[in-house]
Amino acid sequence: MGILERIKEIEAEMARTQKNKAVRREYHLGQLKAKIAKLRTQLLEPPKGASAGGDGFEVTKFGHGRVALIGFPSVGKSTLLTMLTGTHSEAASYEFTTLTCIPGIIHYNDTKIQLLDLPGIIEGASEGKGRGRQVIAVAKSSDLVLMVLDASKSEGHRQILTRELEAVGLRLNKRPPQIYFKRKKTGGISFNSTAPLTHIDEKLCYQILHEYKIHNAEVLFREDSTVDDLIDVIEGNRKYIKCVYVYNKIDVVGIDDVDNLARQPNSLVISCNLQLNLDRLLARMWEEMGLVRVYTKPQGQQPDFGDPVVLSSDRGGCTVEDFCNHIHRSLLKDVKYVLVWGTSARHYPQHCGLGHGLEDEDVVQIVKKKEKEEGGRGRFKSHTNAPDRISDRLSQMLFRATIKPGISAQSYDKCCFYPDSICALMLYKMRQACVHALHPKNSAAVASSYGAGAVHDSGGNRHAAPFDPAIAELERRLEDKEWEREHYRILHGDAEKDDHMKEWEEFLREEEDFINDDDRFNVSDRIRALFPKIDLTPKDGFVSLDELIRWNLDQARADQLHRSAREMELYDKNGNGIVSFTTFRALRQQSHGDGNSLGFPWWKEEHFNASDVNGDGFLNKTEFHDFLNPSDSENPKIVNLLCRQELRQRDKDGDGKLNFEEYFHGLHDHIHGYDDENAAISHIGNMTIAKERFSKLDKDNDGFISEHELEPVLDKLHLSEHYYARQQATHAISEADKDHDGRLTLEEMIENPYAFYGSVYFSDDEDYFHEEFR
Ligand SMILES: Nc1nc2c(ncn2[C@@H]2O[C@H](COP(=O)(O)OP(=O)(O)OP(=O)(O)O)[C@@H](O)[C@H]2O)c(=O)[nH]1
Ligand SMILES: [Mg+2]
Repeated sequence: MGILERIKEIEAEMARTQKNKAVRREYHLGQLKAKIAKLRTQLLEPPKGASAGGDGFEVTKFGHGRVALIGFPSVGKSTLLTMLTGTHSEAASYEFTTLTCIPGIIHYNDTKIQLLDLPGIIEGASEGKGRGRQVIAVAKSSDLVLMVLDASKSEGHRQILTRELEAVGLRLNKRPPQIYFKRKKTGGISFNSTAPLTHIDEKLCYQILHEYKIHNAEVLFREDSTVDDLIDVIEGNRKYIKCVYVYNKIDVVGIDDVDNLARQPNSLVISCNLQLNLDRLLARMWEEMGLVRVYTKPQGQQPDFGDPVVLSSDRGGCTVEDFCNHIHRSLLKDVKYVLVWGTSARHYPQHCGLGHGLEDEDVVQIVKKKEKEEGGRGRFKSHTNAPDRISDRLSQMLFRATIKPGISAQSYDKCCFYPDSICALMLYKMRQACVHALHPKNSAAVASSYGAGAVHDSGGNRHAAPFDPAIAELERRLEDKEWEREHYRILHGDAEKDDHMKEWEEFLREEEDFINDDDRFNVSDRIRALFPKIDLTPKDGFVSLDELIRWNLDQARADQLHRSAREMELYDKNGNGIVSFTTFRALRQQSHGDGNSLGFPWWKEEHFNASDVNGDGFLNKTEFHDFLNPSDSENPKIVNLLCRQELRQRDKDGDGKLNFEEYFHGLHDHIHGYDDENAAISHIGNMTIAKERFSKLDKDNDGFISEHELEPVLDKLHLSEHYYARQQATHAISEADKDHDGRLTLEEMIENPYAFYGSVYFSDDEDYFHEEFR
């Protein structure tokens, strides 16, 4: 008796058993199912001596994903291929027009997707009828199946085809059963479950295993599985594949039917003839395939947004390691770490290891290990290129300064890169004394690196303080030089530009030499010297998050004070320690023009007055410091002013308070978006959570949020030094805390210096172009 006949016979027996009410029915059925599964597997094995291929069916895989068109004859598969890919595939009104596999390419979202047109299949395909077996083999090799159905034909077609595909081990839109199964050499059967089982018990499980002649194995059910699930796991050759049911020819059926079909699960209705919904079909295909486009960014250059590396979890995975392997297998051994921007990163850029999971549209820069013996100028510099140095540095600074949360590849493209000359100009603009404050809400940039030269966000006075006071000192000197140069230019015009440029270069060279000088600046020694100054409360040999936050905050405050003092010097011409608004405005306009037109409204008189604690019309040193750093001020007048400004911006109906609508659309995401713990929910803008948070803020329960009620969340709107200090600390710990105990030992810090001296390393990595590795 042939395999097919035996299957038929068992199916008949199953039908009989199904009617039988006996208690043992389930056991018997289970056994029969296992028998059929075994026979079907045999059926799939190629006949002895047959060639592996299949009559022109073997099409080379091409592109980033493969999609197969499966369906009965004459449903419009070839027409669809022609429409989507432009590749001609013969279409005709008679059945079995297509007799082999015809590939076409869809260009979508910078990726190439291979679409395969296949001959129509018929009932019994799984048993070898028509070209069924070959077609199904191609379907198995695909990342997605589009089951094309004729909207005007019977609904039953969908079930028949699904059954055919299931019969050969394809599982459509299902995930693998949660059953752990391992064959053993001895020890009998160990049967366990972590969930209550309602379809299978120990005895039935034994029987099925027995049918497979398995007498030693470990089975652990992690969910309420069925006999079919267990058989799938034992067979182990199932292919779990996504399938979209595409109903074509909706032009020939009534609207009610179309509506009905469109509501079926995993379905989409189209018409090739009228070109209806084809764009939706493409979008759906894209979504289902879950492709992850990763853009490479050579150091110091614009990311290559034209040519992504495309990963997917079905094809080799989406980790950094998979990404490196994709570029070139030999790359992996050279990778030290990578920098990631995009949705998978918690801050920008995030230092990531090989295990980090990448997401669509991430940007990745590979930082390679450096060979010590390489003839560089020091540990950090592998090359110097004097004429380019300044512009390089400036563009890097700008680069770090401009990246913001929520960045997408497109916005990244627009915001980050300008020619060096513009970079330089913008950097100067950024650093100009009073250009500190674009609207404070922009100051939500995430501190990205930690170390020398890390000028941050353009908002507020934000300037990430280096971890190491020695670097901070260099950084201050660098800034002061730049400052002098800028004011020299304002006072004297550009006449002496060249001289100043020389001086500036000289300074940079000195700074570079200092950092590269092993005797003067040995990173390990530096960390050793700083450790006891950070590990203070308690002094226990570990740097905790709180200790690191405190340390960062101290560095940042020192930096802030230095800059305020420098500015004070500028405005306090006669050196009496106070500045009036009139003087401030006059000088400010003289050097920068009318700030208002450039959009810096906060320094207006209102703000100045709020900073004037004692109300004498002048700002002393402390008041002036608060004036420049409002987000960090505790002066109640400033706090109140900031709240008022925030409220004003969102108060659409002008009643001086925020109702829920105004809160939800103007504030909710803003407040919670920067809050790491809440990031996941806030972005969805979940109404219920928003309502809860609204009533929490609405202390007096009057259904509105007033100025005062905004105070508790002001630090989320105007990110303070404390916020950045925490962020830098969290980031550094996540990078260096190798034993994951949440704190750092001296060894951990020494072994991961880039977590603290990031920019020293960043600015000096050798150039790398991913093209070389292709
Ligand atoms: N009314 C209507 N007819 C269509 C549509 N799409 C395709 N057809 C017609 O359906 C017939 C079969 O189309 P094909 O593309 O050859 O179908 P196929 O699925 O490739 O068929 P086989 O290769 O035989 O399996 C042709 O006459 C097409 O013109 C549609 O959206 N509406
Ligand atoms: Mg065809």
